[in-house]
Amino acid sequence: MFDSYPKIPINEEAFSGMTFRVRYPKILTDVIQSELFDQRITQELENLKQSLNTQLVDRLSNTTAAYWHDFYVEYEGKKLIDLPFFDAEVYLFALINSIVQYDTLQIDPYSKIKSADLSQSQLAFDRILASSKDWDTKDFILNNLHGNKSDLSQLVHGDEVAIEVILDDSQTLIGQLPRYTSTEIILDNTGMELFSDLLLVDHLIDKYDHQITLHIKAAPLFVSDVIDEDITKLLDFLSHHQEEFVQRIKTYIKQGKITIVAHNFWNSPGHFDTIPKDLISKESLLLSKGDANYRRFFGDRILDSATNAFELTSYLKNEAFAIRTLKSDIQTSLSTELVQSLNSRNKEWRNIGKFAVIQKVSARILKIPNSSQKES
Ligand SMILES: O=P(O)(O)OC[C@@]1(O)O[C@H](CO)[C@@H](O)[C@@H]1O
Repeated sequence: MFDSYPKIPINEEAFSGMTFRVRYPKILTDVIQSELFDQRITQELENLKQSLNTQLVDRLSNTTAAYWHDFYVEYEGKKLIDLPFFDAEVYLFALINSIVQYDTLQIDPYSKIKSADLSQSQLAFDRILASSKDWDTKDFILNNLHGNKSDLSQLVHGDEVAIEVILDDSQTLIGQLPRYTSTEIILDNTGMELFSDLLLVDHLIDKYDHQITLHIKAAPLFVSDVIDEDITKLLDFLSHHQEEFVQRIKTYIKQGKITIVAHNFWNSPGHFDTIPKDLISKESLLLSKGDANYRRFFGDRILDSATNAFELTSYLKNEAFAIRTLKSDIQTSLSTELVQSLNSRNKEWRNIGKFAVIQKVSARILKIPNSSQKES
């Protein structure tokens, strides 16, 4: 397990420090400029932006008790920036939701940012859907990985970055697909990434007849993480040009071939080791999208990038793969030679969104009763 490693702190000199100094004030400015809220809420957002360095952790009424209990025991009354990085980030987004009264007003503070991004992606959606007619499974997975560049909390837009895959277990993943009847995907961002998820889902149903579960956030998080209304908005947006595809996805949802599950756990500081028991079926292949979900496999700890992921994820019940562009300080299972070479190319390689992995993150393999295949 990862418990013996220290949690990644907010460090002035590191990506975490830059995030609280630069990225979060910018995100708050963007929300304020969206003009979605009345003067009082806008002023509170402005106050938060000015006081990120002194903000204290208070109990918020919109944080689900069960998943936040340990967090408050440890951090209530402390300064936000003295918390471990992941805890501080998730709390900050919960605090923003509390300020904008998300639970009652149901206005996504990032909705305008998301809509603007959607409008810019129309041509790319058309081009990708047209070329996907000739794709095999590997192409769908690679396109899915590319979709993860499009994270609206970053300073640089994904379109401006060419990614390089540094760990590629896609053949293992493809080899396992026929053994399963269901895949569960922990979704990440809306827009281009969600589009790439739906393309992959369509393929998994068409070629492997999988039952699909899509796990999404119950409330806005990390700016562009998928919430329920994003799926409807994307399908509505696509329906003008991509009617056939949209109809197919809607039919799968109606028939229960695709199930969408929004859960408060994903809005909490919980990691995969504390996931609610019945949220993911043990029989499913698990696909985890994106950077923040990757951090959750390893408790967002300080790790040597050559540490074997399997040693840290023995608690997982599922065979799991992460499809992720690197946007924060954590990475596992690389060779020491590769780590050295990446260090010599760019000291910031872990968080610039240029490098990417399709990584098997748990040693488990599906147990098929009465099967002659060897199990681990
Ligand atoms: O999960 P995603 O969308 O790929 O990335 C999430 C992210 O933008 O938000 C976090 C905030 O600092 C970082 O883990 C990462 O950079």
